[in-house]
Amino acid sequence: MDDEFILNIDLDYTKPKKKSNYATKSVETSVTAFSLSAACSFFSSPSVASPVRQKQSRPLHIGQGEPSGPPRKRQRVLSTLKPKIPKVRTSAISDTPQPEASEGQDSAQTSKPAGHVISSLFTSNPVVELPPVPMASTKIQAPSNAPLRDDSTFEGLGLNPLLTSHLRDKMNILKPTAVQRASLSAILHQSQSDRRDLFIQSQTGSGKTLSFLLPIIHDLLPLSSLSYIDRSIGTLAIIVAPTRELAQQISEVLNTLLQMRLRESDPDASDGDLGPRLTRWLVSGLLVGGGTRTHDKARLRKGLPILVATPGRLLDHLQNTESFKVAKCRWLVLDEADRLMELGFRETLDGIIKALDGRRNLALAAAKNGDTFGGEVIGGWNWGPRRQTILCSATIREDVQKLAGTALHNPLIIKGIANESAPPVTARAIRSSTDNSSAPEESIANFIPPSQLSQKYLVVPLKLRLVTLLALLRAILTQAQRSPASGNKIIVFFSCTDSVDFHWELLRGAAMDQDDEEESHQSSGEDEKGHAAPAKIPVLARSAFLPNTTIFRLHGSLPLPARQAAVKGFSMASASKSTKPTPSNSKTKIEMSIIFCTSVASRGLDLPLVRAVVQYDLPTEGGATEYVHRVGRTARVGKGGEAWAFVAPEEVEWVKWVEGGVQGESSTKGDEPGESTAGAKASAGKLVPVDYEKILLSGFGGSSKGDAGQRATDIQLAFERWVLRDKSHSALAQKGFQSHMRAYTTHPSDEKHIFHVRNLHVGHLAKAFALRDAPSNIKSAPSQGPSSGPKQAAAPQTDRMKAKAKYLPISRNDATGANSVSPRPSKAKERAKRKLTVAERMQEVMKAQGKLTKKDGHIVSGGGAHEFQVAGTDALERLAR
Ligand SMILES: Nc1ncnc2c1ncn2[C@@H]1O[C@H](COP(=O)(O)OP(=O)(O)OP(=O)(O)O)[C@@H](O)[C@H]1O
Repeated sequence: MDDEFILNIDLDYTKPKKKSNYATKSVETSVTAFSLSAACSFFSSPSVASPVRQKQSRPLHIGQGEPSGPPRKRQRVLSTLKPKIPKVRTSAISDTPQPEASEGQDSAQTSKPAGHVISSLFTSNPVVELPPVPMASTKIQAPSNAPLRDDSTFEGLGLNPLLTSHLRDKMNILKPTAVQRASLSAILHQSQSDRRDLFIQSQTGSGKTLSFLLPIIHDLLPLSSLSYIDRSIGTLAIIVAPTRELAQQISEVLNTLLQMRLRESDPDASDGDLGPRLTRWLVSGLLVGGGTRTHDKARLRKGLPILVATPGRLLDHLQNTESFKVAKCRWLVLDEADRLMELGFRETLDGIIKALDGRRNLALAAAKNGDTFGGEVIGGWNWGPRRQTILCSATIREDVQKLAGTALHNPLIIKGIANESAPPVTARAIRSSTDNSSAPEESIANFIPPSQLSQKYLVVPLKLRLVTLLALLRAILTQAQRSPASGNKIIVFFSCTDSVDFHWELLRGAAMDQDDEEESHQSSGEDEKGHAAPAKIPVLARSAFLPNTTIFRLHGSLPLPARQAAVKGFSMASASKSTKPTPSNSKTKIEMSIIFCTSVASRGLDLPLVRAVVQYDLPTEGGATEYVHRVGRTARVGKGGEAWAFVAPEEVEWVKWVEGGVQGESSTKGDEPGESTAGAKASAGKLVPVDYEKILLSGFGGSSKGDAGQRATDIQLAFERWVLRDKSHSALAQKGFQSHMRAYTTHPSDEKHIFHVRNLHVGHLAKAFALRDAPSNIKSAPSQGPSSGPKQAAAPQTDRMKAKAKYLPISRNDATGANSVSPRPSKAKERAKRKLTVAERMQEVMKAQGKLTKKDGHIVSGGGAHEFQVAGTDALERLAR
């Protein structure tokens, strides 16, 4: 036995009371102590190498249609995957050689505080059998969202020459994508009297933004030749986006377009002669929450012909700002309409449409009174063309259809078809507001990821999540150093803001060899060159575990300047060479960037050079659609990319479930030469399993898998020491853990058979937050959980049950009014819940946990109300009201 090996101790709460009901022979061991065989080498066990585990009669099969029904108890085994413990080792984890830090040397272990659990990473984990990988799913297919390679051109589609030359010369955009071809064909050739509204649906990264911006500018540009046109005309086009980040991004693209030359050279004229000069009155403005209203008002008074806004702030100005002139508005775009609905903006959008109609009717009536021209031109303005509305949405769910019914008149549906032999215009009528026939849902393509995207998943035991995440990031970063052209950025999705903050602070602060007082990176908010961070709250950090890499964080609880700084910093980071030679290698390295974020970054954000998207937490809302949006942050406009999903052994059914959600008709996919359409369909949306042990090896290196296991253990201990070092660190970890658990409970009822908090081993999950506390010892915030309410009807029996009970859905006992832990939501309640929007579910969960309290007659969020944030506490408060 190796002297340095510590005992692996699982306390009672991790010990099943009954034998597993799906193992013939339980090999579960409540380990109080065991001897480590010298031959017991991590990863090298044949049972690990083999895809088939003979010991288990019912191992967890992936993607083989696990029977639904009550969640089964986990099978846990005393894993043979234990690290061999070298006596002295030099860490290869950071570029700087680190002194040994092994479990045996862990000082915290010798004076283990009461309630602390130091368990090995590699014991008592469920065994997972990965399914064989079909060849077709590993084959990278032709891109489905790339610019077209046929003879389509912007000129050929009739786009204004000033715009086409600007796209070509200044933006390097030479050919349209399929959705751009379809929308330009549909809009540019409409007569003024026959302006149809549009419903645009297309893959992520297929250039939807230009598909609505180009027609708008094309339409407004000719007004420049009218002598009386200037900014005082007011706002002629409004683009509504669900988040501030997305609004800002659209505004930036718009600004780039509006910087085009306003005079074209006349090819027929003699050299040097130019065409007529247009005035530069077409300017754009951005209205989002977080900015000051007074500043907005001053800009509106000057006139903003094209406006990008978030819904709340836009409605606010429509209702309260007199100088906001919108009577002549000709375009309204509702981008990411399904997201707008999910965030509860239905009433706000209705209000916006009503306000626009009302102001137009008032102005028209006033103009008619003083009419001197007759006909459609009244008061010098052509009131004939009606306002045209464009609605972009990935899906056409019931709520989006209802919105389309109110907002769109006689709409055309535009789909980006990657198949180049498809007709140039793919526009079909869908129901109008006056047409009561049901919408042909099948006419809307399934929302599938780009075909060139490589989708992978890892089934990772809960305890190993944190170290596997780090290993994966390191592995991707190493790849990126070899092939920087494929991108130098990684996006990592977490379920809640507290989890983002914890992981960001952990990587920022922890290091392998750290004195108690020492912080790896101080909270100065400065980058390594000493530049002050643009926001007071730091959003960028460096980590001792990820050399040459800047880590950003982004979530809805950060103030607007910090959010903007994070998006900007991450987007701007180019694949430039680091000026700092690394100690272990004199060669210069590519600078890398990672962003830790919530779903706030999942929709519409176009961040260049993203080579990988990692879903550390699977989406708690939006199901397969949200999954496709998230993975769509990479593999944009024909480029490659990879997507990784972390799946817990208890959640393996998710893989089949999400594949089913994204597959459907893949008729939009381009086939590779020689590959049948059926083959392409079969592999559409397929996720390929990858063994997490391989990731540990490639991420942590070493000469054997045993070395990698040891490094994983060392790193886990370093993380745990960081958490123990300071109360504020423990608080961050505990808050992250608790918020994660609560976010987990917000999975909708039709996902509960996959994601139910009852299935989770909370002790193992706590380890993934580097916590040594037994879960029952983790302090809840004062107002949280059923324990803060009246006496529970059914008191949990064990520590483990108590720990889980904190996060189980709460049901109201009608007779007594007492809160009780509901072991399983009633069918009626499940059915009722199925109809709830995510906003309602979030609110419900938060209410149940006492997070919303009454203040001044309003329900407001308590201290932790921001933790599910996708849109900021103000959004939740608005929802709650
Ligand atoms: N025709 C084109 N040729 C080359 N690049 C293009 C073209 N059109 C757009 N792009 C670029 O493609 C990127 C993605 O565009 P955009 O953000 O509009 O995609 P999207 O379809 O809206 O994606 P998402 O659904 O994720 O919001 C942008 O960087 C844009 O500049």
